[in-house]
Amino acid sequence: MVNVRDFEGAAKAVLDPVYYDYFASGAQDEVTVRANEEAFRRLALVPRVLRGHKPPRLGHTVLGSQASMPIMVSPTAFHRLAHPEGERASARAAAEAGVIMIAAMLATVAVEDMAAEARKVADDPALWFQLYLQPDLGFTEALVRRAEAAGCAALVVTVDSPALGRNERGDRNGFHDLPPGIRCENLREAGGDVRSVVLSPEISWRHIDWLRGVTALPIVLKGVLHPADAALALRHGVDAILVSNHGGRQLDGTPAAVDRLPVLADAVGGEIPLLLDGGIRRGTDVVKALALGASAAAIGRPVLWGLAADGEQGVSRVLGLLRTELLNALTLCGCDSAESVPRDLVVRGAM
Ligand SMILES: Cc1cc2nc3c(=O)[nH]c(=O)nc-3n(C[C@H](O)[C@H](O)[C@H](O)COP(=O)(O)O)c2cc1C
Ligand SMILES: CC(C)CC(=O)C(=O)O
Repeated sequence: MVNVRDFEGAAKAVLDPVYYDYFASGAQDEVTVRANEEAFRRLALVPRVLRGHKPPRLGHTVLGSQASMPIMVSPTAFHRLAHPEGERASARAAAEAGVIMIAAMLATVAVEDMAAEARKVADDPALWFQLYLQPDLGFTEALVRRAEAAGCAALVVTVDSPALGRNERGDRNGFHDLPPGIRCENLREAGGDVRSVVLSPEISWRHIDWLRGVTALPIVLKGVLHPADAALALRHGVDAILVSNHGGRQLDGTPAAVDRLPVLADAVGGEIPLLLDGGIRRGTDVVKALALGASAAAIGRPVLWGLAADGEQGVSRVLGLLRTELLNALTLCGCDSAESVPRDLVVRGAM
């Protein structure tokens, strides 16, 4: 297996088709799922030559978390559907690789256990925690306290989910519950049932203000696509934005995430970092995201492909492949670091 695509094929070969569909699918016609990947193909790289640089430096720091490269692990639910070890294996692989991992609130391994696994392989692993703000603020605050106590270094609030997207593959497969023996371990006080999670349209900026008041952790908003919301995020003291359409799983028909970077970069004017996820499958995709204003790019499905194919080793391989590709791409582009990828490296090109 020589690239991320190969891991998708390997994952498909071993996964229960119902779970494969859960991981691979998006909302409705999956227009946005495809758009995320296709958008990268429409962006072309214009390399600089004869720069005389040393090999590019990949290390970077986001919101105080140090990472060995600007590739992060996006939060994805239910890793134990991919591999019996689930998030234990992915947390170790991410920590070993020195990348920031965002633990999903709907993980099938508790955040405390993920942190403990990560600490087995790294002294200071960078673990962040993703949150769906619950109308029950007491419940939400208890989760925040658990994430803090586990050593999570930032809270990633998913704001693109005032309702669940309509997943038709899931409907066809009748996939609505976790199988016996697997539950959402961060929700165990509520029984661990995914159906206890409330995705509510009543969640608003007031809740962000409330969260700002109950935690000192940096707050990242995940799922912002509109520049007016990015401006509001600044006003509400948000520390970073993860530009994302949830991998095309929420509102189908949203634009490719990477295509929103320029307008969002203008909206925040460098005041807070932008992160990006959706469709990253190659090192060159990461370079394009960095050039367009992202501080780091994150991967969702590729981690699940690696995990399904070969547990911890599979995730390590996926991260390792992307690292090698990123290094190669930056070198070929004439860049000396991942932190200084110029905007003019990317043009819209027919491909
Ligand atoms: C199977 C699966 C489960 C996901 N679960 C969550 C989740 O629980 N919370 C969340 O904020 N995003 C979730 N996401 C969205 C990812 O964080 C991310 O935005 C998306 O996967 C990025 O696109 P990519 O898969 O093309 O890399 C999920 C995505 C997938 C594929
Ligand atoms: C059960 C869902 C809310 C988890 C999720 O975010 C997803 O599957 O994309």
